[in-house]
Amino acid sequence: METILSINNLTKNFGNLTAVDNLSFTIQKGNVYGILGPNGSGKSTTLGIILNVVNKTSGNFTWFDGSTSTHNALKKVGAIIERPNFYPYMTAAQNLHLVCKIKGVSSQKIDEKLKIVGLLERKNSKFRTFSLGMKQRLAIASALLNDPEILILDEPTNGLDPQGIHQIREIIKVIASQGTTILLASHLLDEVEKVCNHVVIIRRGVKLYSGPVDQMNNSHGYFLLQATDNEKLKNWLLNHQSFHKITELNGKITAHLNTTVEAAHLNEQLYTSGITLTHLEKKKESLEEQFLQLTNNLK
Ligand SMILES: Nc1ncnc2c1ncn2[C@@H]1O[C@H](COP(=O)(O)OP(=O)(O)OP(=O)(O)O)[C@@H](O)[C@H]1O
Repeated sequence: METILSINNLTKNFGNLTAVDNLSFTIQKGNVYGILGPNGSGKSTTLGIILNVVNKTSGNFTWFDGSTSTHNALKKVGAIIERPNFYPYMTAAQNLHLVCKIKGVSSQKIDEKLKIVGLLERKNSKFRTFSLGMKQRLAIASALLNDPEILILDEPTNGLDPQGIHQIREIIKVIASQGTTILLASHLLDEVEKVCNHVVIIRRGVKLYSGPVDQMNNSHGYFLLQATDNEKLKNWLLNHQSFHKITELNGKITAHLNTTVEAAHLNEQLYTSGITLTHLEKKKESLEEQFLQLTNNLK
């Protein structure tokens, strides 16, 4: 597998605040990565460091195989980390011509890139007539002009209406299907679930999880229980290694699982131990509940 970016023990302090805390992860070619975390978790700072616009405090990162300087490597990177900003009185095409001149790339691909983002028909419209969604799509076209190996987007759907959000997500999927690696920062779990296949979850700069999106929900779930003798039931659960968190509310006991336990098996075990259940329900947290637990309660 080809490595696009390696981040190793990256740390960024702003005075006493550690915005990025010993962060490590790797980006492999052809995947769509999400950096997911609540506001202020260090996503933009991380992107700023790898794009050479924010200085790191310690740690390191290497682009591609590490043999080129960051300056040269960034010529193969397309990034949108700020609100799209073009000349308002110039058309979409004129703005992109200017970008080509500044970047020193051919302007032959302007139409092709405008087509990808659905703006070819509007190429001769002035930028100031564009909706926010169209402006964001033009920014994506602009970032694609040099055929980058990787496209980096910071909160690409922020401030857009549902239709605009859908369009951007579909465009990202099309770009990814054509072989471009994607790294996007988002505070939206559903965005990452819909668009990405890999995720790095961070909170206060610390990595909480990294891996495939479809393996994020690795919870074994929990039981909701009630017995004729709840005290006896609680004691039994506390002495059992399959459970790690036991709470009681309104006569119902919640017992979180460390491992897979079937309801019928638990019922049988409890019955053999002289505990008669009046309620037995097996549940699993949704991905959203797990994400909130991970980002709110843990450190
Ligand atoms: N230039 C700066 N000076 C001081 N503190 C900063 C600076 N830039 C970021 N921070 C702080 O670093 C932390 C991480 O901010 P960052 O913008 O990277 O988070 P984020 O996850 O991208 O959040 P958001 O989605 O709100 O942009 C925050 O507490 C923020 O206030």
